[in-house]
Amino acid sequence: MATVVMRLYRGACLAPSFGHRSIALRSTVAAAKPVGVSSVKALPDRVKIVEVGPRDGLQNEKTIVPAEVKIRLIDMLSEAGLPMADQVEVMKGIHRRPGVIYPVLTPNLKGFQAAVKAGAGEVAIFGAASELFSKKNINCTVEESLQRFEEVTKAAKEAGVPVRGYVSCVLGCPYEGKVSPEKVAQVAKRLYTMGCYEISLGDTIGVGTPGSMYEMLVAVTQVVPVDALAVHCHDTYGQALANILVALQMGISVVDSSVAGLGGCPYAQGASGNVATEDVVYMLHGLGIHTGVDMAKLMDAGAFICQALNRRTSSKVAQASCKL
Ligand SMILES: CC(C)(COP(=O)([O-])OP(=O)([O-])OC[C@H]1O[C@@H](n2cnc3c(N)ncnc32)[C@H](O)[C@@H]1OP(=O)([O-])[O-])[C@@H](O)C(=O)NCCC(=O)NCCSC(=O)C[C@@](C)(O)CC(=O)[O-]
Repeated sequence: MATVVMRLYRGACLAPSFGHRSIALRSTVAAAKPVGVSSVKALPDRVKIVEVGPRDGLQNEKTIVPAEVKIRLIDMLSEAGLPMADQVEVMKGIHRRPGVIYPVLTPNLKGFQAAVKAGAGEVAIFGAASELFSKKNINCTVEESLQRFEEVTKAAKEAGVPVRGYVSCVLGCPYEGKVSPEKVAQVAKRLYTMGCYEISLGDTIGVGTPGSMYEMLVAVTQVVPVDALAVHCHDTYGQALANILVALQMGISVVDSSVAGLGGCPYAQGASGNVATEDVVYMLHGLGIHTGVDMAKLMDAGAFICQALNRRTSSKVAQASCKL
């Protein structure tokens, strides 16, 4: 049931041919000497990256992206080793790879039933820690949304479908401004208690800093086990990688990101895209952290979608490899 939007910076460096990108990437990665995990305290040795490009990423795109392009993108990303966040309408076209999960966003029971009918093996419910955002995004109060999600999680449990939960605006709201860590913790706890196996904490407008990320995670980890948490950072203020690093240092080992930094939110004007998957993978591999992602294939997927959209990538790593 996800609607889809994207906001990217137009301009210069469109990706060169896939072959050049891969060669440039290899020299870039080779030049960056990994720092072993052992020399940086409290980092996980393995991180799961949840790719949200096909859903959040294409969400802000004014041009309607043809289904075959979406399907090709999802196939390229899953070939690169990335688990996916996905859309109902392309579920039937993709080549499902063993071990790759393709969850669908479902705001209510009707969305859940449609997702299951389309073959979704996993769904995601999306709430917020801000009343006004909840109203704009899903047209109900936070409490009403949680009651709807109870219906979804109950039906999902009966159908044996795993549910991922999102909390939006965890570090700030476009309508309310500051959001208290305690409110985030309350919503996250409710989602966890009703049966979500994982809660993704979204800095929807990318206003967080390492300090506010730390403060929020201190509150949330008191009520939800850290291994059931993920972070979902937008990069509006250029803080996403720093915020992710803080989350990793606090024991979180699941990170949402979007190929080429595609993304945004239709109900959060001015928010830029999600942190680019390429940049997250570059940082993690540089730290010696295992992701299971094939960087060259990921770069090819980023180049493919940027060319299809005639847009410039927001990934710093992809931009840098263009210049080489
Ligand atoms: C939640 C609703 C549907 C409520 O919308 P509503 O208008 O309050 O719904 P309603 O219950 O009053 O029903 C109105 C009509 O919609 C139908 N309807 C009702 N539900 C569905 C459904 N699931 N699928 C298809 N149709 C549906 C329903 O059947 C009815 O049809 P009618 O009887 O008039 O013909 C709407 O507000 C909505 O679609 N919201 C989703 C908006 C969205 O996709 N936002 C972006 C998601 S990304 C995000 O939130 C952030 C995230 C996850 O990326 C993380 C982060 O960065 O923070």
